[in-house]
Amino acid sequence: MPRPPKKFHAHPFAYHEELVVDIESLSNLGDGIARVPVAPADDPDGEKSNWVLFVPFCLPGEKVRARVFRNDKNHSRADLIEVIAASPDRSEPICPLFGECGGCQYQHLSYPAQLAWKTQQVRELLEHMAGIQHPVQPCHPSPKTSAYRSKITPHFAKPRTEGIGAIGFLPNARRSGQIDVPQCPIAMDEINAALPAIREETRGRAKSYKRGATLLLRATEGRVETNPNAVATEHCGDLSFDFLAGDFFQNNPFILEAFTGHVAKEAAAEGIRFLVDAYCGSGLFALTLAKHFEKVAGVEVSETAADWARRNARTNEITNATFLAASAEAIFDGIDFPAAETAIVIDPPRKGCSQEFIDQLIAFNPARAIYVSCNPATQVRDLALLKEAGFTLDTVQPFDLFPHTRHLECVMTLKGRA
Ligand SMILES: C[S@@+](CC[C@H](N)C(=O)[O-])C[C@H]1O[C@@H](n2cnc3c(N)ncnc32)[C@H](O)[C@@H]1O
Repeated sequence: MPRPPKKFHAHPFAYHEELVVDIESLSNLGDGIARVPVAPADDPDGEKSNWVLFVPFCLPGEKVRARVFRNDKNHSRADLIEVIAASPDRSEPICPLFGECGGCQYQHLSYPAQLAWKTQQVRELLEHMAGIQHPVQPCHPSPKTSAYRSKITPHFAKPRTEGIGAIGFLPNARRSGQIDVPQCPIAMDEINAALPAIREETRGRAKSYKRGATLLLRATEGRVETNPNAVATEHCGDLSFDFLAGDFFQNNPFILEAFTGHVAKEAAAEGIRFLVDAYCGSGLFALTLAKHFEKVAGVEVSETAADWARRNARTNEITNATFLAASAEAIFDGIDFPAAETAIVIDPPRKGCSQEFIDQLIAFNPARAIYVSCNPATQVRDLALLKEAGFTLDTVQPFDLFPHTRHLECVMTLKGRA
């Protein structure tokens, strides 16, 4: 056995101890979870209890050989050495960098199994984080599972004397560094076509970089934009959206119509005449849903995004939508929509809503709240607060905006207090 690192905890496994384990499920980060009976540290003959072992790149139902490299307080981590009995859901990764690159976690899992797992993940989060047992609709698939991402942001470290090193993404299971990514199969074809020249050109300018940097490749109208301040365009149904290439826009254009269509169906119930789009970006939900409502009001903290939302309303000849550049809480001050006839779409960044926003939402008490999120953990946290205040949970519909990755988008519909 090699000598363990200085800070290695010796319980319950030795450094580089090899174990044969059965994988029971997946963690939220996409690692396989096994449970191994172990005796207490201070009583080797004592009663054994199950100890969690995380092993990456293996699937529920598989028997694997794994080599332990770390024991934490209540779990251990191991590298995958060998899959002894493979799951029928195992599939061939679409990228040669799978396992090394931190971008994708599920390329070894068949697409139907990825969808089933994401559905189950939302169900489990609801139950474990908020004690809510609630049906979850099957995760809506992406029409494309490769060449779907309209934006990538490869980065590189400070150039050394010999020039720029790897240009790519965070390595798997690491918090810093990058592995070299010459092609990315989940990115749109035009991005992969442009990537070699952009990488070469960047390397040619190595001397102009005093530190590391992040590149932008945004596919728009068949070309690739690298300037974050240039205008990019995306389409959803018969509407078009302009926005700054470096600003937020949903990264999977192929699923957008189904995604916004679902939010429209959930928001536009009988008797609902008004819509508020909180965290509206360049107006995706406000404008695709506007035809179902008498009036729509959007709020967005980024002045440039709010300005693009106004311009997008004009370009698409939508006259019943107004946009406020402010923090989302501000929408409740000026709004004159009767709450009983109002639906509110909430699509915050990963950290979820502020307590102030939640308090004001509870006080406003809209007829319906459609909560869209790319981070189900903060979404469930906020949902628990709304439920406690008397809102009721209606449909829960995950969408797979990010095939082959652990990321997942979820739309939860709530009804206000009666
Ligand atoms: C997940 S994006 C959603 C944008 C839009 N709904 C869409 O689908 O394109 C979140 C948006 O919230 C904005 N944002 C972040 N914090 C905010 C706040 N406190 N108030 C209002 N908007 C905020 C961001 O600028 C970003 O445009």
